[in-house]
Amino acid sequence: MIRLEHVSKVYKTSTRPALDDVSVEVGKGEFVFLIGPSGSGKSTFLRLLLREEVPSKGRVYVSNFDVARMARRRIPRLRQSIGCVFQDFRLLVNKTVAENVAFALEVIGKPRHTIRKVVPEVLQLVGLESKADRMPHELSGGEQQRVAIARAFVNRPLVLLADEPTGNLDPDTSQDIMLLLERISRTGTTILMATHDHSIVDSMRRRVVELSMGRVIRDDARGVYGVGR
Ligand SMILES: Nc1ncnc2c1ncn2[C@@H]1O[C@H](COP(=O)(O)OP(=O)(O)OP(=O)(O)O)[C@@H](O)[C@H]1O
Repeated sequence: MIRLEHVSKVYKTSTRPALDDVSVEVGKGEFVFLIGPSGSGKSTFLRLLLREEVPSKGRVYVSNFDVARMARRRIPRLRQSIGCVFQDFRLLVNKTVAENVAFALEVIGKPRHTIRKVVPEVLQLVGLESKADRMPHELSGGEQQRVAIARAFVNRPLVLLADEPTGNLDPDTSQDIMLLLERISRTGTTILMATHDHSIVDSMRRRVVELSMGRVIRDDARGVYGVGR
């Protein structure tokens, strides 16, 4: 589903590579943690998958997309097959919960009858059907992140990228969010989650890809945050 082949990325303003000869393959429905200290290249990795950046060397594939080489006009199609969740939720503050989710479908031209059907379904999946008409500021952080996940998932993307999705949440709320992501992963969606959260990585025992100075220094099938810790 995701394949990086000998990918290096050197930003114009920098001398050392943000990614340095990275090769990683992630299968359909896999759940993978991307870990490493600040500046190790996690965000660059995610940005390459979305074609927000292009590699200096190597190939990037997401599903059938040859991401780095494909024509610009195909980028919207690529991005429609990738859902994104961020640490700061990024909800539209002047829209209700249901409108936030619906908006993701409106912008890609889904018909109104489809939107009316699938928005309540996905709100139920994330446990927020009773809050459909609330505004984001009326929700807790955990609930806001659930809305963001509903919005990212409503179009049934092949891949879900989560960049520190629990970074602003307390440990219990974070565990709830992880259970939700696990449920989404069981539907066959591939999930790649960048995180600094040791306890979550340790409790989930999923595949861990660790970056250090732009290189993959570990790829464990059922890893913990720190080896031997
Ligand atoms: N747009 C940019 N221009 C120049 N250098 C960049 C750019 N984005 C990132 N870098 C550099 O590339 C390296 C990797 O950064 P990246 O943001 O991918 O790391 P990260 O692991 O996501 O860090 P964090 O956990 O802090 O988000 C860093 O040295 C960073 O300074």
